[in-house]
Amino acid sequence: MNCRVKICGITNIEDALMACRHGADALGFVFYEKSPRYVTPEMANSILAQLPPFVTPVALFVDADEASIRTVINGSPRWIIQFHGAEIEAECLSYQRPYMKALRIKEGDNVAALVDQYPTASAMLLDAYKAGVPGGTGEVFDWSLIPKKLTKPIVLAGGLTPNNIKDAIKQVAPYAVDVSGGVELSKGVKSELKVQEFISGAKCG
Ligand SMILES: O=C(O)c1ccccc1N[C@@H]1O[C@H](COP(=O)(O)O)[C@@H](O)[C@H]1O
Repeated sequence: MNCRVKICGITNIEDALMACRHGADALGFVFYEKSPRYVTPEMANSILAQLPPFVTPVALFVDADEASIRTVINGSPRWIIQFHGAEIEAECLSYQRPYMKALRIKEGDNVAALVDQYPTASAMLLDAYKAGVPGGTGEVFDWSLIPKKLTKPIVLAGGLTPNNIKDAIKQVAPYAVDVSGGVELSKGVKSELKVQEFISGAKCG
């Protein structure tokens, strides 16, 4: 199975090009100012302009206002959006870009019903729930909470690393996987070895 890989939390051109060289399908840029991986719209659009073709740039927002989102996505038609807050479907749809909606999963959630609230999403990203932190927590959730059949392609996230990626794909069989902290040397700085091991584990596992 060819599992796609998104490397999230890109903050500089060196890491962006390095991830592309190792086969990343998508790169995530965090426009959430409280994140240690925050990048400005100017920096992200400058990196995007230097990316090779066939790599998808993903703009990640957490309950951002419309003007902030438009400032980023007006920089390039290549942007797709990852909504990582409590955005409802009508808001996600209003930007007329392909989008992923993140759900932060915890015990007792009806994942199928939550997914069905976003019929216009290109994919649904499933991440771990941690009170008070919207994402990038490095925590794994209980993958058995994910139903086998869902109405949308699933992007699995939350505490993925080169060590657990093969098990994750075997158990969940997601359309794609998304990693941030699990391939870092320090917050916002990627490790080439971890990126390479993660992508080869995801694609060759
Ligand atoms: O990466 C961040 O700092 C971040 C901040 C706010 C919301 C989401 C964020 N990242 C996303 O979180 C998940 C899991 O990350 P990790 O691999 O557990 O570190 C992933 O989807 C990132 O895109």
